[in-house]
Amino acid sequence: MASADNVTPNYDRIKDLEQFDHNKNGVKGLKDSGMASIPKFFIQPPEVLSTLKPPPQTNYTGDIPIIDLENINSQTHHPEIVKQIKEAAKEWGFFQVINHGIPISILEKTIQAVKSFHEQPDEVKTKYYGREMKSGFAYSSNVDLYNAKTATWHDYLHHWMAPEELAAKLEDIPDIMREEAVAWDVFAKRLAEDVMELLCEGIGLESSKFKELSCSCQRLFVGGYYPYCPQPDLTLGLAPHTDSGTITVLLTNQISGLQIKHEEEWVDVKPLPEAVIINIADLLQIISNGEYNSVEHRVRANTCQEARISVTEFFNLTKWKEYGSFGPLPELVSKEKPALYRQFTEHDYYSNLHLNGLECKSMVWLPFPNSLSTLKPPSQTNTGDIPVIDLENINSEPHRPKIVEQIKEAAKEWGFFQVINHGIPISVMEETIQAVKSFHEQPDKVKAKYYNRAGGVAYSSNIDLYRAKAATCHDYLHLWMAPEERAAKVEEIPEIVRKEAVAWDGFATKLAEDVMELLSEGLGLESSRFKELSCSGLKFILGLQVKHGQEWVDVKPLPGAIVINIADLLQIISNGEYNSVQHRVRANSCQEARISVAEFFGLSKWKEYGTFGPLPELVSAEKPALYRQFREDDFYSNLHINGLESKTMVEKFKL
Ligand SMILES: O=C(O)CCC(=O)C(=O)O
Ligand SMILES: [Fe+2]
Repeated sequence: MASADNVTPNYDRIKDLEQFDHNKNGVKGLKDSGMASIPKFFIQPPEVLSTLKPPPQTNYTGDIPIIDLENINSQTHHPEIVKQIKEAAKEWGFFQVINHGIPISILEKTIQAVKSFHEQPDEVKTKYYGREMKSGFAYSSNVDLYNAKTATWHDYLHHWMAPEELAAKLEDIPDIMREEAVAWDVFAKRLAEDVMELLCEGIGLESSKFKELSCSCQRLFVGGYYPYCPQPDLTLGLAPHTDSGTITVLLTNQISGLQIKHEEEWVDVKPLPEAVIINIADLLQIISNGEYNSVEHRVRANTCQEARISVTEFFNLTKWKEYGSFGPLPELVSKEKPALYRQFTEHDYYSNLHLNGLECKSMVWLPFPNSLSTLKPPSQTNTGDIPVIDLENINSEPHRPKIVEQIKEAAKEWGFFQVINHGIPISVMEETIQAVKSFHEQPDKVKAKYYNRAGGVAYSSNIDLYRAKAATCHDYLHLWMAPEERAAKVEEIPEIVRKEAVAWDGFATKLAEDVMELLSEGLGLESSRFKELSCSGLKFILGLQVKHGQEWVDVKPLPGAIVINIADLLQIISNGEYNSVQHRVRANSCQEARISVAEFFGLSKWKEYGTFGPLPELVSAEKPALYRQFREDDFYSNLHINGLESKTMVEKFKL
């Protein structure tokens, strides 16, 4: 059986992709050539193939909600429709609408027009082939052909309908579908705006709110073509992704293939004659502060001789200039429901869009440092446990000095503390842990590729295997995030943890820098002092999985809290004011793996400073320097010579 090895030594994948692209005939061309087996670059990796098996025969009848809009303007029915839409947008992110006011003839003509475009003679169609929108319109195959790991079995055409500056000129839309595309845009826009009104009402907003924000002002028309695939069990029609705009209106012919992720399972969306599918996209999830959900979906390769056609109209925001930034609406943010996402600008948005080909929630995953998780401090301080510090009011004048005092005490006496209300959403914490777990729980074959003890990305067991006296029961995944010279390239990070690791790094760095400011202030230093020294300039993430089961104090996991500890260099730089404290992990006695994600921060500006040591501000006649100055090579040549060790540096550099 064929397998998805894109690593066969003599296989020149890029060459094959280019050849396919230069043919300009798309996957329809491959199908028309009568080939019995699909080219290698379409073959999905095993972890995807295993999700393509027909589901076991269950009684599962769940399908996405169907909402009848017939009585949308009737006083008696309206509230019920609002309720249904709200539920659907929250729980499923997808729904089908019927009696939507778009004439059946328009649905049919639109599908037929897209089909006709794709089924024109090759020589007519290839004129339009391209990855840029030539004069406002283009036809191509696989929007992310060169970025995605694996190609999928679809072609598409696309053109902007709005705003004016972007939109294709009428004469640039091919004759064969011009009239139909323009008509569809009018109806799809009207339907999207009706639905947006209901969505606003569902969460207590003015019904025109989304429209005012320009949620329907940018519109992209995409006509998808999924020809019969000779090996539908080896590839997909369209890779899993979420839509990145505000809302999407989707029309398909009666050939199935669309699947959405619901409660961790791929659920088929059954084509319903005369219905139109609507889904929530990333920006609406953010603007609604998570009240509505942008849900992952994909299309399976087509098993029917007849082509599957879809017409997707993507809606997005335009009024970036007017608003400056977008984010959760203030009306939806409260003490009980804090902002889950930060405000973002046009630049933030576009620079995060599809970095890695089609992606899931590339926006929702932006590190949003203003978001706050709300946690109550434990009602009683557990005596004998490490301090718990609430960072909620870190920016409030009256509270900050008290927090500084707590952190200072904790860093001095314990070297360890847990922080709550630290600004990292619980969802991000959970997803990060889950991603590391998923990495470790992949099939051995997949994981083994990454096994090594060096490099930007490494998965291994026992970081100090050869140097330690005894091995311990853990495996780890190790990613350099900074400085640039060392950092793993984004595309080198295994996909299964990529966006989570990048997002985690954003949040963890922000938190580390916040805490370093407090620690600086605690010593009477300028609050930016540690940052200036580049204390957060070097960093790597360690995702540990611990496999099995004296005066060591247990750190009780506090849900939603993050553990912070002082490391050796900060003990030295603070001239012993802060303490780097010995710690260890007991072997896990639970069946479930214990997962931890540690981000280690270190200094990077060795060249600039030459040496580091106790800060002069902290050395005086009464408090002489406890440690000597040391250079980069002193530091690295003393690092873990004997396996993991306690206070290698602190001991070596003691005066
Ligand atoms: O073809 C379909 O049914 C879905 C298309 C889609 O999800 C997209 O283009 O974003
Ligand atoms: Fe989509």
